[in-house]
Amino acid sequence: MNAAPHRPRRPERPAPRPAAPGLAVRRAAADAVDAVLEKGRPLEEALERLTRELDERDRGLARMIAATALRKFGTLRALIGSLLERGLPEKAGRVETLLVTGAAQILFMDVPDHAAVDTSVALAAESPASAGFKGLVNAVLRRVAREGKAMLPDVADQPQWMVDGWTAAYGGKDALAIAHALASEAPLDLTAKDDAAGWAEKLGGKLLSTGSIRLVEAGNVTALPGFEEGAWWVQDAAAALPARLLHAKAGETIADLCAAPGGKTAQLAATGAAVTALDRSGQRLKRLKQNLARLGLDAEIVEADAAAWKGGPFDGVLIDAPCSATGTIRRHPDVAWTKAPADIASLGALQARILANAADLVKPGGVLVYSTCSLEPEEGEKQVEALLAARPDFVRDPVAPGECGVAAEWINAAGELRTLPTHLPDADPRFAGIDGFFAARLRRRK
Ligand SMILES: C[S@@+](CC[C@H](N)C(=O)[O-])C[C@H]1O[C@@H](n2cnc3c(N)ncnc32)[C@H](O)[C@@H]1O
Repeated sequence: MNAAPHRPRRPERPAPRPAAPGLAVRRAAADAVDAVLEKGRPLEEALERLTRELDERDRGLARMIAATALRKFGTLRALIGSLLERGLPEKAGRVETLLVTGAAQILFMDVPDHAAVDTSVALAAESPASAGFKGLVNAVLRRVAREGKAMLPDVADQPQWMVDGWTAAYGGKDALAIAHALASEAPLDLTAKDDAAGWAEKLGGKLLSTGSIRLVEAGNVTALPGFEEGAWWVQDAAAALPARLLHAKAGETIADLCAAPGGKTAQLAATGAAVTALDRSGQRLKRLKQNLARLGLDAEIVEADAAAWKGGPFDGVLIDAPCSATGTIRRHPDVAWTKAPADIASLGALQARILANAADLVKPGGVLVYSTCSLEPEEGEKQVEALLAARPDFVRDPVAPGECGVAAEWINAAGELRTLPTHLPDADPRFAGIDGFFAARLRRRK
């Protein structure tokens, strides 16, 4: 029998080092932040793509890290700048993102500091551009962990051009307060189909003056009582006001011109009015249909351009116009970084075209509500001024304090609704605030 030929043994490779626990979650969060900041992608869309392989708990953690980093981005970037005497070289790759996401976890989230530091260092090591900065990432984040929130600078978290716009519209003091309020996490608001007081009690929530139900730390929304049976839907308390201002009722015809995904359509349909829900996006109308089906509500659905569509005339028309959405930055912190001044101008032009067409759809004596979830007067007050100047057959129908639970301070001198994220204060900050919304109610002369 031949002996097996002798082969020299291969030198043993060191076993690969196990990946730091939680690395994939942090990688997804940092990638999502980069997608927002560098490619202008919406955060939800980026997270959807980047967290597909993660389990539900890790998906939630990745979302929380990315959203916190973006919500506190101005403060965190200023903090990191102050800790780096010479700044970061252009070719440092994603080191700034790793420092911001790492510091967000250390300062604003309930995760162990060492996990935030170790995973940030491991992520730096992953790419040649940032590998040389591992030591710096480690040193900066350890210092952040040691010194804590005391070292945070008092600056706005949003881009300067936005803060300048709010300063011009609301004054410097209020602009900074708005910027700070937008950097806080928003509570969860619900609109009940009926019996809001009963549902507030069942859900352990707070019934607001406007009729919305407010919850904090509600967890998985779809697991809450009443979701399956379609008793309520998620809608910020300010977002629920424009539809309420129409005071729609059974026997009336209402057109909801920018309707998807249908929060306001649901409110209008729940009054018993005959509702036409129109939107340009077929994809978003699919979601509207699903939402109405869950709620057991009905509307005629039209896919069309609200700036050109002909129909009606209607007793009431609601325009919840496409806008920069700067009033919703608490809920969508990416908006601060994906919008630019040019967007305000182009959205303003679209809003003017939609308003001009919508005015023709209102019956004489009928009502037109124009709303946006924007803090920019160019998308609110100025649009209405321009329409009224062009259409003497329309007049403002002012909102009265107390109407629909609206506080006097939410109404401007012209009688229009102008909510700010600093409104609706609460001793418990988790319950405070409201989205920034604008709504004007106009009436067509008979
Ligand atoms: C602020 S969202 C509407 C939110 C909705 N009203 C709600 O409460 O759930 C604006 C909507 O306007 C739609 N939109 C944008 N341009 C449009 C146009 N020219 N005609 C009709 N809809 C348009 C978008 O597809 C988007 O669904």
